[in-house]
Amino acid sequence: MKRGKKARTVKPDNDEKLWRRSPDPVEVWDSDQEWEVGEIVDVYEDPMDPKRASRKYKVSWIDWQREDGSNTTWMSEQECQDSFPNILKVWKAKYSQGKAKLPPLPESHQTSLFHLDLEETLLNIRYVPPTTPAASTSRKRKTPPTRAVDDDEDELDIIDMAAPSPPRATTPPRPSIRMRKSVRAISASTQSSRAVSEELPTQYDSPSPPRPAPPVPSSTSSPYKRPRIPPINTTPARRASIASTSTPSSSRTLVNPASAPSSSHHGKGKGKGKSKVTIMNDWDTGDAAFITVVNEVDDEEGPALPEWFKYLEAKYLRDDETTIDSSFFAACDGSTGRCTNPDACDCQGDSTLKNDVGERIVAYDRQRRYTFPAPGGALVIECNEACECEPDTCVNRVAQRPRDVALQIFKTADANARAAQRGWGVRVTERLQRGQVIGVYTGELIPRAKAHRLKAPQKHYVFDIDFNENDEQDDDMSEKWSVLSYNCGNWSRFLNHSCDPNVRLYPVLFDHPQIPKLAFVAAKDITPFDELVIDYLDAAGVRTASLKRERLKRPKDSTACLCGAGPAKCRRWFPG
Ligand SMILES: C[S@@+](CC[C@H](N)C(=O)[O-])C[C@H]1O[C@@H](n2cnc3c(N)ncnc32)[C@H](O)[C@@H]1O
Repeated sequence: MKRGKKARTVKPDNDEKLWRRSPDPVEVWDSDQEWEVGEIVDVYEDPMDPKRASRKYKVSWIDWQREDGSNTTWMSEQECQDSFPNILKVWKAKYSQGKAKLPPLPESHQTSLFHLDLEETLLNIRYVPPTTPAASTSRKRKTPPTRAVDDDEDELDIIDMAAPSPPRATTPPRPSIRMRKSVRAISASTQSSRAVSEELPTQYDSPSPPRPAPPVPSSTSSPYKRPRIPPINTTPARRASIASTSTPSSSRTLVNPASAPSSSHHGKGKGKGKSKVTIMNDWDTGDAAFITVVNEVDDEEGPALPEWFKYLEAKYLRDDETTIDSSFFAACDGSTGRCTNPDACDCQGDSTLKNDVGERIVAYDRQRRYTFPAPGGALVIECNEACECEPDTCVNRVAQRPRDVALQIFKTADANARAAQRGWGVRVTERLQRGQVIGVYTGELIPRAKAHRLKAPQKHYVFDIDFNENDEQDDDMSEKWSVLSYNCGNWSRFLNHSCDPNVRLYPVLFDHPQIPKLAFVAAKDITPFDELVIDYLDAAGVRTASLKRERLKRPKDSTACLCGAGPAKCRRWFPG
């Protein structure tokens, strides 16, 4: 079966993309113009890449910004080296000493920080007031240089290289760098620029309050040309098909082969975890419901995350393709009410979802609750950006909506001290009804073969995503994919295993014609402060009807289960 038969032109207006805060315009840079570089604010690298060729730096620009107020772009190491080697050198020196700090949040995030402040009463969160970019910028321009770094090739004035001070009543100075040197223009496809921008959203790309006019590139007196955004990889998306929409849950495997839970990836003791305020700030996307971090057990500040961890609420970080031609999506014409009928809604033409008595059904009821089609795990095909149905009212758009369930990342603890070895987990602060969709699993989309070679701790954070692919003409999906949430991802990387889960997963297509997201759904009614737990075995497809047989089937490289489901339910192990 082919998808894409009903392709049509997508509306240019991105307003219908529910999960996207603002459209990223195609960015084209005039290679003759110059902009002033601000600073390196972040770094990303693939730890499986020993030569660090994948390393990218997030750079802020002083006199350039997008219409939405964001002013950062990602650049490869080579581009940074070619353009501003001294800034790079200084960053590396600071980074290696662990001194490089992220700059204060943009103004747009003060609203959510106010939210944090309110939470403080309830959760005993220490609130750190941010400085505003505007204040920092004006300060930066006025502050005289305190230290200069000489370089034969570049003229570099470091006005203030001190790392941001601890929070205090007055605004601390930020690093400020002004350089005078031309940068060679770096070519890259504008399509890939867009993709990079979409795939690495962070708080620093968040929109600030609107400004009256879009940025006008400064005159040639500006010290820097602004290079184009580098691509991650420019391999174009190719047409492929979903040969079968039947995806038994058994085909989704949690790759978690490890020995007993170790503290290495949980982080134990003071100082190993990230500050919870840092995490809550970094993880506040503005679109999705708030995430808080709570530790009522010990003095660990927050869960241990790689320094470079990127929060991705609803996107995979793909390095295999940068654009998705939406003409490959099958689309519906949006006739009133048709999306509730799988036989009438064109996007659902390939769907095999059925209820217990064999009737074709839409995955969701009118309250947007998942209906648990039989057999469990069948692929859900939601309406997409090429459809003409109304995004706000269409019942076949659920997993693609911004997450509206507030979540808490918390340190687990039980009467049994060993159970605390489960590390951090996820819980809700509100009541959930069975069928309520919570969110989707995100991270780096990597080839299956690569995922299976991973060692701890990365291997503890991998899901395989599978669906059947039988169309011989389509060779580009012969590759199997996994999602690694160690370096980037969202709250779901903290979901623990239970032999008696209250959350299940199902694969759902909505933003890519072939590669599904895995959506988490409440499998039963869940009360506030219940931990959300999934069955890793359920995903691994080794379940049998008999608990006794499952206990006997324990693989060599499995982990002793501490889920606490009780002797009648606990298998005593899970894959890992
Ligand atoms: C995907 S991580 C879950 C998040 C993890 N608790 C953390 O703090 O980062 C999976 C790891 O959590 C621990 N874990 C999850 N569920 C467990 C359980 N039922 N019993 C023992 N350890 C568990 C194991 O160490 C496992 O490798």
